[in-house]
Amino acid sequence: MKQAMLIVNPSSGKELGEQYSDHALKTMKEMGYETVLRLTKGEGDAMEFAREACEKRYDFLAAMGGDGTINEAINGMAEQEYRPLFGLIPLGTVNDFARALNIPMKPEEAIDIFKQNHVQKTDVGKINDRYFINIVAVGALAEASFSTPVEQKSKLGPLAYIIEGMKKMKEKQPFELKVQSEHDWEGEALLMLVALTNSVGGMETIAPEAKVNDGQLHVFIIKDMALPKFLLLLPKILLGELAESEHVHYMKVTKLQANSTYEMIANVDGDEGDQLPITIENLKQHLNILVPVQK
Ligand SMILES: Nc1ncnc2c1ncn2[C@@H]1O[C@H](COP(=O)(O)OP(=O)(O)OP(=O)(O)O)[C@@H](O)[C@H]1O
Repeated sequence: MKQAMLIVNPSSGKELGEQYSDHALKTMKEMGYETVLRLTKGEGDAMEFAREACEKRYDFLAAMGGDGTINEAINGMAEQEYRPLFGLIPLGTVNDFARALNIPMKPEEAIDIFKQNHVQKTDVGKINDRYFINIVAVGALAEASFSTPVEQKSKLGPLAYIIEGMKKMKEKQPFELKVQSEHDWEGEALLMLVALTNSVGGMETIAPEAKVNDGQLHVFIIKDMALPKFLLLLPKILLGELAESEHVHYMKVTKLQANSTYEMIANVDGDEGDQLPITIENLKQHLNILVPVQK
């Protein structure tokens, strides 16, 4: 019999996890998997369980939870040589990764998708020695969000709270940025966003061109400018026109190195990451993920 693991964060999304795990276990059984259920108790558990699923060479790993849980499961898998087929069941408030993969927001429907057995090869981002699935942001705004309470972060999502910060910002804080990649860039910036997928902070307009398997990092460098002009970029984001602004340097690259003479700390999928310099890389089509058949 094929072996599988189901990771559930029972605290995610109004504590619905345990309610849906029966349906998930039943579905996985019907698909021919003998499944072990692992419930997370706190930070790091989902990563540890995912690593175990790789080490034991399970055929399939499913993770149920918010972006935090899914991100941990991917971090646990990404560094392993053997990576099982992956399925995700969104339970959070934002669920960027599920959105980018067209996975339904309703947990029962996301579970039913497994039965279609339709595999999408999906990119994973690597920043220094950890992995990300959505976005890296560098700038005073991105750093300001570290002090945002967790509850508010989960309500707003990674990009939306950067935008909240933008609205509140009274003084702009440019920093000197040097990016080395297939195309180099050097100058004074307000914010750098490196997006992997088109769904960032629950919005699908920031990087409309980004595909989950294109192997590209979609880089937006928001140049230093007067504050009113900066705020005018907001509607551009909503219209999917950020890349076209004269105040934005946009590039698609596979790998980059970013450095600054300032002590800048990267925001990685909404959490505090490493201080610059950072190396970011797109691991093209690194994971096999079950997604809906495109109609
Ligand atoms: N049993 C548990 N009880 C409380 N917290 C847990 C438990 N298991 C994991 N966690 C914590 O839950 C957090 C991840 O939550 P996750 O993002 O999956 O759900 P969420 O916060 O409901 O989702 P979203 O942020 O999208 O609303 C991690 O920080 C992890 O440490």
